[in-house]
Amino acid sequence: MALLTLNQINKSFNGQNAVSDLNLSIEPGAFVALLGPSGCGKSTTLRMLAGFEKVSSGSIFHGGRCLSNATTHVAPENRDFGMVFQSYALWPHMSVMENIAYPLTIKRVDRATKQKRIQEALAIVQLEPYADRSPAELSGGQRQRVALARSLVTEPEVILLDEPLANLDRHLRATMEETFRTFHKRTGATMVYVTHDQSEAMSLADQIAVLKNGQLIQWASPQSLYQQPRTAWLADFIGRGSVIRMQPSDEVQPGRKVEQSLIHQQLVLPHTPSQGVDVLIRPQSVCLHPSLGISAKVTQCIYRGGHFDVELSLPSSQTLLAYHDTPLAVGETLFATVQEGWSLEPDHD
Ligand SMILES: Nc1ncnc2c1ncn2[C@@H]1O[C@H](COP(=O)(O)OP(=O)(O)OP(=O)(O)O)[C@@H](O)[C@H]1O
Repeated sequence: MALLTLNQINKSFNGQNAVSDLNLSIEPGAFVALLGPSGCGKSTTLRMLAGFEKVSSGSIFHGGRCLSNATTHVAPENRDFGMVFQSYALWPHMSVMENIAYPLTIKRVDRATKQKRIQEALAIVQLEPYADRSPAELSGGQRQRVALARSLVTEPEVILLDEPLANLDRHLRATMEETFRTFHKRTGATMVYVTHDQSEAMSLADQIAVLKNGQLIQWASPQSLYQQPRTAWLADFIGRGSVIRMQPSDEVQPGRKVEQSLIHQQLVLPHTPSQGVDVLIRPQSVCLHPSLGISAKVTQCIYRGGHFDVELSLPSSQTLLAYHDTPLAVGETLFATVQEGWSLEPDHD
């Protein structure tokens, strides 16, 4: 098992940069998500990893093997990576078993090995009873499981997945996420998974690369992205919360946790500093009390199933989002304490 590295990758189409100066180092056996809004360069990155696109500059290595650089371009079929697409890309005239067998047929693998690998792959995706059906006789989720099984029969070290759940309904997506988790555990393969759905990325991946306009904004674990996002854009993309402006000080600097006492000192003031550091406060950090903390007026209260979203107006005229178990009246004044905040870098674009 080998490290997969992207070094200073650039890709442009007609003079326009789709991916800029991308560096990633993917550990063997990791489950990595490439996440970002439409057009941010996720699929282009995956296609360069697969070998469907050449790099404009930079290099891609799998262990010591160079797959792409200015002078080298290993063809997709010689990279020995598995691929799973949104569209399943199954052969309609072949049975489930024949579809799964196809990569082994191409590689002229002997009959006994072929049978063994097909049976193992069918078992991993729990499709043994469907081996003789045609793709037309399967549900969307079952078709995607066939595509998964087909991606692993050649025992690749790396499997690339491009929005594999995009065509499935919400309920099926949750079931399929479980299939991916089991699949990853059983195969131990390195998985690189493209999605624009942050909750899918957070629940599946152990490392996430968030891209925006072709640039890597942050490369971190799901927990770090949620608790310590670099910028306000990322904080908003990854979860819910409020961004408040605070005066900069030794303790309030981008990339640092902000303590409760500092937040309170500033939020009780009647003015927002016009210039300063943006601080993220997740709703879970806000507690509401009848008499303790910063005075806060309820401006909105919406039921979200299990909790209420409460929007509060503070003395500084800034807005804070909190969660609460019971409904609160709009116009009611109560008190808030904020356990901690996270100071953000300015968004540059
Ligand atoms: N073959 C191509 N020719 C010209 N421009 C392209 C080509 N492929 C991608 N692009 C452009 O590169 C940028 C990144 O595209 P890419 O498909 O990688 O984004 P994405 O993040 O995967 O988006 P989506 O989630 O919508 O699939 C976009 O502006 C897109 O229009």
